[in-house]
Amino acid sequence: MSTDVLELTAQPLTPEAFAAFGEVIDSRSSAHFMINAGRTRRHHDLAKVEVAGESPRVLISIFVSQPVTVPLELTFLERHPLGSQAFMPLHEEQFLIVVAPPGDVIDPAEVRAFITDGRQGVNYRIGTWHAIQSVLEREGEFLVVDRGGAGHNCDEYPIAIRVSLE
Ligand SMILES: NC(=O)N[C@@H](O)C(=O)O
Ligand code: NI
Repeated sequence: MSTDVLELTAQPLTPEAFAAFGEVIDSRSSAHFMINAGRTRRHHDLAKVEVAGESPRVLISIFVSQPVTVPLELTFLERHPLGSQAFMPLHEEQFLIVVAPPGDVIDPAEVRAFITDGRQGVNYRIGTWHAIQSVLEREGEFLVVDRGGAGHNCDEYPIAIRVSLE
C-alpha cells in the first residue's frame, strides 16, 4: 500500500455525518407539509442555495455521468468558492461522495467518504472540498443546482485518495 495515498472506506450517508459539509436531500427524512388540496407533500427548503461574487445567479442543469470504478482513485478535490452545488439523482442512482471542510488547507484526517442509497441527494456548502460527480454501476442522470456568473468558481487541491466500499 502506498504511504502517500489516503485510504478511505465509504460510509453510508446520513444527515448528521454530512452536516459539516452541507445538507442531505431526502424526501424520506425531511419535514413536509401538504399543498395542492392535499394531493402533494411539499418537502420544503431542504438545502441552502448559496451564490456569491459578481453578478451571481442560480443555475439548474442536468449532468449525465459515466460510472466510476471502485476503488475510486482520486488525485484532487475541488471547491466552489462562490457558490453551493447540489446533486439529486433522477433514477435512484447511487454515487460516491468524498468531502473535506471548507478552508485553504485540507487536513487528511478530516476527509470523509460516503455512499448514497439511491434516494439521497446532497448540497455541498459553499467552499466545501469534494470529489467530482462519481456515480456507481451505470450511467447516471442528476439534477444539479449551482452558481453561475462572473469570476472563478472552481479551485482544485492536489491530494491522492483511494476510496473502497465496505
Ligand atoms: N464542473 C462541474 O460543473 N462539476 C463539478 O463541480 C462537480 O462537482 O462534479
Ligand atoms: Ni463541484
